[in-house]
Amino acid sequence: MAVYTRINSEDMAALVAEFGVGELVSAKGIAEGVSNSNWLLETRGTPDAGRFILTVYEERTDTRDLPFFLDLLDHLAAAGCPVPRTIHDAGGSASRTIDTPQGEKMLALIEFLPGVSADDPTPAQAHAVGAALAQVHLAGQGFEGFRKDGMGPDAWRGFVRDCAGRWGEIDPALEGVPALVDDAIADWPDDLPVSTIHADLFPDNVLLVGDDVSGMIDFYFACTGPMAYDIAVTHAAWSFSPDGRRFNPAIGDALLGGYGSVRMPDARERAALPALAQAACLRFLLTRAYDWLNTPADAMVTRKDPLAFLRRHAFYRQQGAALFGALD
Ligand SMILES: Nc1ncnc2c1ncn2[C@@H]1O[C@H](COP(=O)(O)OP(=O)(O)O)[C@@H](O)[C@H]1O
Ligand SMILES: N[C@@H](CCOP(=O)(O)O)C(=O)O
Repeated sequence: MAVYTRINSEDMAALVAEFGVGELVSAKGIAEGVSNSNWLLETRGTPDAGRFILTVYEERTDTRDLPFFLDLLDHLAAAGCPVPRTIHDAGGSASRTIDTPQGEKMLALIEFLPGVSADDPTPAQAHAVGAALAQVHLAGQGFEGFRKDGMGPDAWRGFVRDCAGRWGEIDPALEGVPALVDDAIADWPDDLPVSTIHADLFPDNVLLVGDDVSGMIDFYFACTGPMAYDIAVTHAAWSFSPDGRRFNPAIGDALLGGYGSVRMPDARERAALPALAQAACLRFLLTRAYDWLNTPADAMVTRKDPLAFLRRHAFYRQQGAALFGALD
């Protein structure tokens, strides 16, 4: 479930009226997602009426970053990327506050995009996702906002400290993670070309209609960072079975081929991909391990398995050098 905040129907209707998109007809809580509370809204009565996503930002999103995230959506949408536009309220603001039983929270209304996430993507879909990622990177270079990656190498030792002495509660195989993190930090390549990157483009953050990308969503880890790292994150997220045991080379190659059809990474970026793929695996392993150890037992959220990314990491360490040839 991902509706942590309750908003009664009168407050919801009054809230929607502030955005000038007509009268509220329905509001349904969305079960998918883990970080924020989301509703699918339907409105009627004005030319701008239709379907929208209302997001109330919960603890993991630092609301000081909202102008970066929301301006980025508008920038990318204006550049023709398949991302939702933000809806601005009568005062011109893309975000506003609401009083809730848990205190004041920030919220935003964004365009609803059609499509469904792929559980078992095809190579044609992976090709389209690679191309859409490259499109974001090209458009992102013209975005003026800057945001440091809060889940990047500077954050990893903090997660290691938080998990210290407790790896075995998840699985003894994770005891070696601190050494792997040290290696990844030492191997992190400096001076690669940067842009605004999504940094979490997993299948559940891409909406597809047939073989076409209709929406890239959940930009709440987006940041300024190496484009090659975003390629590595996306490769690790898409090219394996969810448990990380089976690599699907057709998906990996199609993803890279799609990316390269729009933007060809330079030689330094290509050379860095095996190390960046291992780094990407550790980034998701660390947040999953932290959440595994710190999610209350009664929380209505399915914990994600850190081992799925330890397996991917081992695969990239052994075979990474041979995996990125589709970009040569
Ligand atoms: N712009 C959108 N158009 C259509 N559906 C959306 C949109 N944004 C979010 N969703 C739906 O809401 C779900 C949760 O959104 P997401 O941003 O991934 O939440 P979280 O940040 O909690 O992970 C998505 O899986 C998708 O079904
Ligand atoms: N993609 C990450 C989890 C981030 O959660 P999201 O619902 O905000 O995309 C993972 O798989 O570990």
